[in-house]
Amino acid sequence: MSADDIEKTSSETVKGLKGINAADSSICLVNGTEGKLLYRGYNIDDLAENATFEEISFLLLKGELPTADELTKYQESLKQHRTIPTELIEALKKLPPTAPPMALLRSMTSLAGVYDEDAESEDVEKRLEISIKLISQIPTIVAAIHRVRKGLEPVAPDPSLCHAGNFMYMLNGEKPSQDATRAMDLILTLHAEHGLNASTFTSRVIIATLPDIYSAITGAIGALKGKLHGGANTEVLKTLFEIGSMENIAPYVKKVRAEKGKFMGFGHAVYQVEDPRAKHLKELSRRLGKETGEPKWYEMSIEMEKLVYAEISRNCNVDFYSASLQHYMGIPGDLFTCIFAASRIAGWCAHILEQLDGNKIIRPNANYIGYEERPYVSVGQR
Ligand SMILES: CC(=O)SCCNC(=O)CCNC(=O)[C@H](O)C(C)(C)COP(=O)(O)OP(=O)(O)OC[C@H]1O[C@@H](n2cnc3c(N)ncnc32)[C@H](O)[C@@H]1OP(=O)(O)O
Ligand SMILES: O=C([O-])CC(=O)C(=O)O
Repeated sequence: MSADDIEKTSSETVKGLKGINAADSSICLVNGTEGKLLYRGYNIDDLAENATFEEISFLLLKGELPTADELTKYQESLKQHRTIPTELIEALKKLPPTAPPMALLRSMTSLAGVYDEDAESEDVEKRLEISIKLISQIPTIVAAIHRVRKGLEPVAPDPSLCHAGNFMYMLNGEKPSQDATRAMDLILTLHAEHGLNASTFTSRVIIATLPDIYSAITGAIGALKGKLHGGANTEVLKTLFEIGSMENIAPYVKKVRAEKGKFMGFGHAVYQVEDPRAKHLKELSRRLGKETGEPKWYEMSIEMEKLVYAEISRNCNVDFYSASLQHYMGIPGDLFTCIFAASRIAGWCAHILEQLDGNKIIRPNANYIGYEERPYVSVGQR
């Protein structure tokens, strides 16, 4: 190492690694200045309008949209994997029902790895199959968490339903309407992938040490749980409930500002303009607010968006309108981040497979700012 290299590695710390390229990736483009998001080259607006989660999860994993024949086979394989081992349900029933759903999901995903006899396989095809299995089974686990904590039996998957429809069915025990299925499909499509966000980066760091896919996904779920990342959607609904009515929004915004607090669902590490996913969630929230006869939460969100922007010049992100929308869909607030995970599993798996192809361990430096070398002092002399 030359003197120049030592200088470079020891003097410059980029907090949060912001703006640093940590991988080459062909999965997703997040253009923060134009507010553009592409999955494998396809614009999120086109995908939101036209594609299903089955199509886009195939696209993320394999690089191309499926042909009709490929899509049928893929849908079939998602269906075949939907049922989770009964041991998982038994274990879930023994966990405290009051635990945060994301903590339960993290634990259940880790346990699912213990029951998968292929988990340790290093075969490329097997790893792809595990990814498809996880995309299929995370919704089953989330639905089981939702029901078991309410004292209800989990609902077995229905092979006559599509991925999103079956997810709604397993959550509620009733076959969903086409509109409800489409709403869930849109949520799954919009949250599926977003470059090297904190949870995806976590999954890549973990898989790069060559453990097993379940370890990497378990870690990613832990990172998504945080309220600066996926956990923000749960916080947004809490905020709306805490504010309660339109006239309380302005005082709330002033109070958060005065206390130097954070507005949940606002700001973004990459987007300097509007998050391109937000408008789709906003429009659906508007529609459902009207249809449910409870437009208040949507209307409050609109007002909040305006006032927060005026205060901090930050747009809302994907988590903001997902809160009122999922509330209208009858999903409890503390389950929102689990729904996010049931979608992001596709992006995590795509990144894990990409990382494994030409893997290098991820090991940055810390810029050491501690003591110079000093002599050890024995315990009696300290
Ligand atoms: C799916 C997702 O993960 S989307 C993000 C979900 N997270 C949230 O909604 C939580 C609220 N938002 C935030 O905390 C931030 O905007 C983040 C974590 C998303 C991005 O953070 P950064 O990359 O540091 O953003 P940025 O450089 O714009 O922030 C600089 C400063 O702007 C201000 N700022 C940014 N966002 C906000 C916000 N939502 N509320 C109040 N102030 C904010 C803060 O002063 C921040 O500095 P600090 O983090 O030291 O307090
Ligand atoms: O990209 C990020 O930092 C956060 C985000 O929007 C996501 O993960 O969807």
